[in-house]
Amino acid sequence: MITAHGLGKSFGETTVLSDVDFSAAEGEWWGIIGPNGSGKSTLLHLLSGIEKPTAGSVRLLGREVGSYSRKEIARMMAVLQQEGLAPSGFTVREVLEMGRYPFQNWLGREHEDPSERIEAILNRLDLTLLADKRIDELSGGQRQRAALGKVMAQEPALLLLDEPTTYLDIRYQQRFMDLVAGWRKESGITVISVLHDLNLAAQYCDRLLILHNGTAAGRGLPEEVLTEDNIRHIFQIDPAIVRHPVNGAPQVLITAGDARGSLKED
Ligand SMILES: Nc1ncnc2c1ncn2[C@@H]1O[C@H](COP(=O)(O)OP(=O)(O)OP(=O)(O)O)[C@@H](O)[C@H]1O
Repeated sequence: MITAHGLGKSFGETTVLSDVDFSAAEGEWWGIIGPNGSGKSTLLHLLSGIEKPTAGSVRLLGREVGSYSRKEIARMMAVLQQEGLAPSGFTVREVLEMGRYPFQNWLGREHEDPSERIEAILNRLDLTLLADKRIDELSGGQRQRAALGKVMAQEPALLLLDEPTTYLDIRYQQRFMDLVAGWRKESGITVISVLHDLNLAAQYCDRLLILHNGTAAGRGLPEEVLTEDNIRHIFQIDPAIVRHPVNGAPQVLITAGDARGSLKED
């Protein structure tokens, strides 16, 4: 689906990503993890074509990502950011309709009437009762659900998520991730998500890529990547790694009062 080879990015003299190889096959869910400043968002921006690499290349369905027009890309790929929607005067329904932009002609019309599709998404995301509310009247959790609705309306083959659960409480984190998981199961979309929460990443992603100082420090199944050695070395903590009692996913625990060293290097 998407392949990056020898990817690098520098801002002026500073190199923030170097020599990253990455490939996501159709239908896979990848998690990109790593400490603050390790280059996760930069990698996602390069994969989405929002930023251009200073080394290497990204190919989407066999073609250089930069060779597609924005509208062509939007028919294949959707990006959902940490706070997916800024507060605005648009209603939830209007925001979902905006997701249909890649399928509209220059008059803003589609071949097929999308209203049934939009109603189905509103219903699925429990947004029907909020459909006519303005985005700035919603809570953070509701707003993130509307943002998910917008990318669902876009019907991409590839979904990129940049820390989508950061501002959500634990219930809404689970709900959001379950909605993405259900959507993937049903439609076979490929998902690449930057996640800070290692335990969410371990439970939802098939594969993880861990970045450290702008390089790929490991990749593979969650249990191959979330090892004590990796976590100790890359995050500079002494973790306890346990198995989730229900699904066996590795879960990373911290121990209060165990922090090492200073944060001066930040
Ligand atoms: N536009 C920019 N100009 C200069 N430096 C940048 C720019 N964007 C990112 N950087 C730098 O690149 C490095 C990696 O940033 P990036 O946001 O990709 O990291 P991250 O792993 O997503 O971090 P976090 O977990 O804190 O969100 C950081 O040191 C950041 O300061």
